[in-house]
Amino acid sequence: MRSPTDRPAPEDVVAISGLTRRFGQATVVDHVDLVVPRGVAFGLLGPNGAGKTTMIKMLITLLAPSDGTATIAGCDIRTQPARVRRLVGYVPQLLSADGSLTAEENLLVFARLYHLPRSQRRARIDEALASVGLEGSARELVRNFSGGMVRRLEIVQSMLHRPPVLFLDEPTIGLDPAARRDVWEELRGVTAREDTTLFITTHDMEEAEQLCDQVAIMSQGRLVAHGSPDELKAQVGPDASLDDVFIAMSGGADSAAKGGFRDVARGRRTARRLG
Ligand SMILES: Nc1ncnc2c1ncn2[C@@H]1O[C@H](COP(=O)(O)OP(=O)(O)OP(=O)(O)O)[C@@H](O)[C@H]1O
Repeated sequence: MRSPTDRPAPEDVVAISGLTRRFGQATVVDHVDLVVPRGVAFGLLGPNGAGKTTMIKMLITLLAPSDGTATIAGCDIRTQPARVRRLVGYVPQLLSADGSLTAEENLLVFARLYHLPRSQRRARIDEALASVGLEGSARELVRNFSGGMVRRLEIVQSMLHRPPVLFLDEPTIGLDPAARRDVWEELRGVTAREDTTLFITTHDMEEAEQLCDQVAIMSQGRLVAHGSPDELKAQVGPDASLDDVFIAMSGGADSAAKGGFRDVARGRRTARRLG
C-alpha cells in the first residue's frame, strides 16, 4: 500500500493530504492523509458523527476544507473545483432523485446537468436503465419505486457522465436485506463495467466486507486504521470479524455515543424515505 506522503501517482484516483474541516471550535475532520488507487473499492467506516460525510463533501467540492487538500484524478479540490466536479459522481444519503418525475425524466435532468451531447442522451439513458434492471419502469413516477429501485436509479444517474470515481454516502441505509444485496450486486456490476473507483461510507460491516477491497476506520475525525478487511482482522486477532475491528479501532460504544441528535435524525430521515 502506498504511503500518503508519497507524491500522488497517476494511478491514485483519490490522494488526500492533511485534509481538515472545523465547524466553530469542533474539528470534525482532522488532518487526514489517504491514497485510493484506481479501480479499488474503498470503504470509509466509522460511527455516527465520525466525520465521514464531511470528508466526502470536501472531496466533491460541496464543502471547503479548513486546511489541507486532495486531488481527484490529479485535479486539486481547492484550485480546480470545476474540473473535479466533472470527475466525480455522488450518491448522497438523502434523496437525489425527484419523486415527482419518472425514472427517465430524472436521468434526462442529470444528462443535461452533465452537459451530455443531445445526440448521445437517449442511448446513454436507455443503457443506464437497462444496466440496473429498470428498463421496464422507465416511465413510472419515482415516488412509486421501492427503496432499492430508488437507490439503483440514483447510482446510474450519478454515473451518466462516466466519472472515474463514484462517491456513495451509506448506499444501503434504510433498505431491507434483499434490497441491500441487489444494490451491492448492481454496484459491483456497473463499477466493474465502467472501471469506476468506488468510495463509500458505511457503518455496516457486512456491506464493507461485500463491497470493499480496502477500508479505513475513522474515529472522531481521524483515520485510525487502513488496509484490506483481512489485514485489519489479522491485526485484531486470529478469529476477529470486521465488527471486532470496528469496535476495537473506532473506540466502540464510547465513540458511537458521540453521534449527536443531528446524526441520528439524518439516518432516520433516510430510512423513512427509502422504506
Ligand atoms: N454544517 C455543520 N455545522 C456544524 N456541525 C456539523 C455540520 N455538519 C456536520 N457537523 C457535525 O460534524 C460531525 C461529523 O458529522 P458527519 O456528518 O461528517 O459524520 P458522519 O461520520 O458522516 O456521521 P453519519 O454516520 O451519522 O452520517 C458531527 O458531530 C456533526 O454533527
